[in-house]
Amino acid sequence: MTFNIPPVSTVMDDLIRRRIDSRTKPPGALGELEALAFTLARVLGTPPFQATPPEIRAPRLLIMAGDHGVAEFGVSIAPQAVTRQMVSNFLAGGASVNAFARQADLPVTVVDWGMRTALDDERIIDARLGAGTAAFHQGPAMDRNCVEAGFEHARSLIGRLHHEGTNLIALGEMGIGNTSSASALMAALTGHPVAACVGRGTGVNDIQLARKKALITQALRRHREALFDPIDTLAALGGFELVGLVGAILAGAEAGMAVVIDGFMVSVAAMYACAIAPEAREYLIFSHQSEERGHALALDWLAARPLLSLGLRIGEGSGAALALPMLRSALAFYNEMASFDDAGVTV
Ligand SMILES: Cc1cc2ncn([C@H]3O[C@H](COP(=O)(O)O)[C@@H](O)[C@H]3O)c2cc1C
Ligand SMILES: O=C(O)c1cccnc1
Repeated sequence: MTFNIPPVSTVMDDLIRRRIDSRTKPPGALGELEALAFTLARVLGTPPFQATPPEIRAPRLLIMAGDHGVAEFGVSIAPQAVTRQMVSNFLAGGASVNAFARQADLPVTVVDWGMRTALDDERIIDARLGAGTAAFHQGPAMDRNCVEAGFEHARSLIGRLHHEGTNLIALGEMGIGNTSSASALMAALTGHPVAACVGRGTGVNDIQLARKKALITQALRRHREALFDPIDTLAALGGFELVGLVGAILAGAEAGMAVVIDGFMVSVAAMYACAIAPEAREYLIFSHQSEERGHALALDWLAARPLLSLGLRIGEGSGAALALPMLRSALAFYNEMASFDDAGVTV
């Protein structure tokens, strides 16, 4: 399936720039917030311009969950069962992402893209593509149809949110072993050496880290014929929740939403979304740079400047939730600050 992403409208760029520059402050004095306000005004602004201030409406944090066959091979500090346990924790409101999302008044929704075993809870959105992926060093993680089906699910999920008035989504993930999958995907897409794309994830020791690199290297070699196409690469090395993330990013951009990117996994999904449809890039806001080795390089590849750098290494969407108040502040200055003319300030 293909996504029809409209290139972000640039017709208002001059007006937006002029509005930012005519607020009562020295030029550029709000630093990165000015770039953020520019992006948000561009993506969220609706004509007639200036008459309707751009605003964040019904924002939603989606946590994409899925399990990874490679997690059985000692690449994480935690067993696969923790994915599902953490999903229960998200539903109970007890994870770090819940604390930050509450602060930010940001509702959280969990989507199951393929945990090993489903959780029977009606609050979870069922987008299951399987019961955990196969270990990618032994064979393809999934088949190509799963990627296509995942994109379809993502489009209908985002379509529902769009219908409800949501114009901004924040994305997070939960899947034990998914730093391995994301690192492999990143190495395949960028050609960077495996060592530069692989980090300690949940905090693995040196032995586990060496094993992680070896398995990823083995997987890249095994699937080398598939790595010319982003969809085939996602099938060979991906995770169900990573496919869901790529689909949600593409569908969010297609619906004209601002899409807030979290840490390493969501950034790698953003790389694939942009490889599939480069128009998606202008809809993305990068909340933070995590501690994970590889994230800085991934952000470079995306020409992204993250808002925060807090040394997080947690995922879940925690960084995206933390950044939301800052997004609101950027729009608040844009919409509420007086102009030099109105305030009678003469410089
Ligand atoms: C208790 C716990 C809570 C988490 N919340 C997010 N992650 C994070 O850790 C996982 C990726 O790291 P790795 O590839 O090393 O498994 C993902 O699920 C990510 O969201 C967690 C991990 C654990 C153990
Ligand atoms: O960058 C992230 O989001 C991250 C890093 C380590 C573990 N889990 C998530």
